[in-house]
Amino acid sequence: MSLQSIKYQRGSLEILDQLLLPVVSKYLTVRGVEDGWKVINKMQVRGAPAIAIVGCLSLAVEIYPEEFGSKKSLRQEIEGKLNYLVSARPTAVNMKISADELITLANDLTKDDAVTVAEMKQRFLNATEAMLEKDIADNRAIGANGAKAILEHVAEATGVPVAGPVRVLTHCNTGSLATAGYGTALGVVRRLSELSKLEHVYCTETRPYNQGARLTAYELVHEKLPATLVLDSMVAALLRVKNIAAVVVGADRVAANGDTANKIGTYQIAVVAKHHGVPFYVAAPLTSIDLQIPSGDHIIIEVRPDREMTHVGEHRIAAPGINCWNPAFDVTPASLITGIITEHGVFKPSALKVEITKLLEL
Ligand SMILES: CSC[C@@H](O)[C@@H](O)C(=O)COP(=O)(O)O
Repeated sequence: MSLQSIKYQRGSLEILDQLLLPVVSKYLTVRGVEDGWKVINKMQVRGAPAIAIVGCLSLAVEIYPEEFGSKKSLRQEIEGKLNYLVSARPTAVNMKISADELITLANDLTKDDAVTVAEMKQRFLNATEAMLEKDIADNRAIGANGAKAILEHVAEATGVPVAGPVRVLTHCNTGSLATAGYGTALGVVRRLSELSKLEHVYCTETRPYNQGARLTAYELVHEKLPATLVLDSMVAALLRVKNIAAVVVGADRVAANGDTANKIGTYQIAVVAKHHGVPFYVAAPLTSIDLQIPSGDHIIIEVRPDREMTHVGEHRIAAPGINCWNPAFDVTPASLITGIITEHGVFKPSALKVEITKLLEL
């Protein structure tokens, strides 16, 4: 059974505390929006899709037992608390997109005289709960689209009709722990394995907070996938000697031109992949694509506390007194990205805006 980062039933929400993994598996109860904000901000839950789902469900569990005297007061509660949740972490766009959708729903229901306050609450709960299943379905589609694209690329590049098993590299954690389940970039890896086309997956340690070593490695071992951990500084050497067919990473926010913010270190891997002629894919659901911003220059990059660099767990590894710079994400320019793998297909960055706009209009 796959790892489960979010456990939800109406009125009750628990998250697997990702700061304690892989040593301790402990679920934390999220009782409402304050708890939701804190677990997101402290990175006890992390990964762009999981952040949005936990944020919205934290409001669902808070609202569930409450009585509202009017639709206006329910709407105000929804809008105010969702906007507050967006402020927990700035870079990933998923929480903002989900908040905007739910606020639009609340506004529409408020205006509809045929809808009672009880029905409005019910419809809001239904919409937040639907995020869980939709995310898993989207991730399965991303996995299938990405695996197909990688195998077709290999077949074309090597001149064979059908590609054999491939070796891939991934960065950060994009699996069950970062989503409602299955994963985005790790979903692609999972799908390659389901097709018996995964020879090996390499995952980076992903400094400074080691999501790769702690979380991705944990998931890969749990799923019994053929996997090897490398340090972030080993990627150039790895691509030189290990015949890597593709790099596949996740995304926290993809701008309209395809520039992509993802975990710090992604950009340098893309540069190295370009140098070695290795295709570089970004796996991102539509909920990670921000057509409101023209390029990555407009993405706010979260800067995290020094302690995440200077310590591993409770153990200090950096010289006391040294200054630190700890951006949690970087932006990979679209020119380094071979394709953006979505649940609706794989798009070249240059075609992303047109294709996604068409999809959203359907
Ligand atoms: C499917 S999650 C994609 C990204 O959110 C992931 O790669 C990542 O960068 C996570 O960053 P984090 O800081 O751990 O929340």
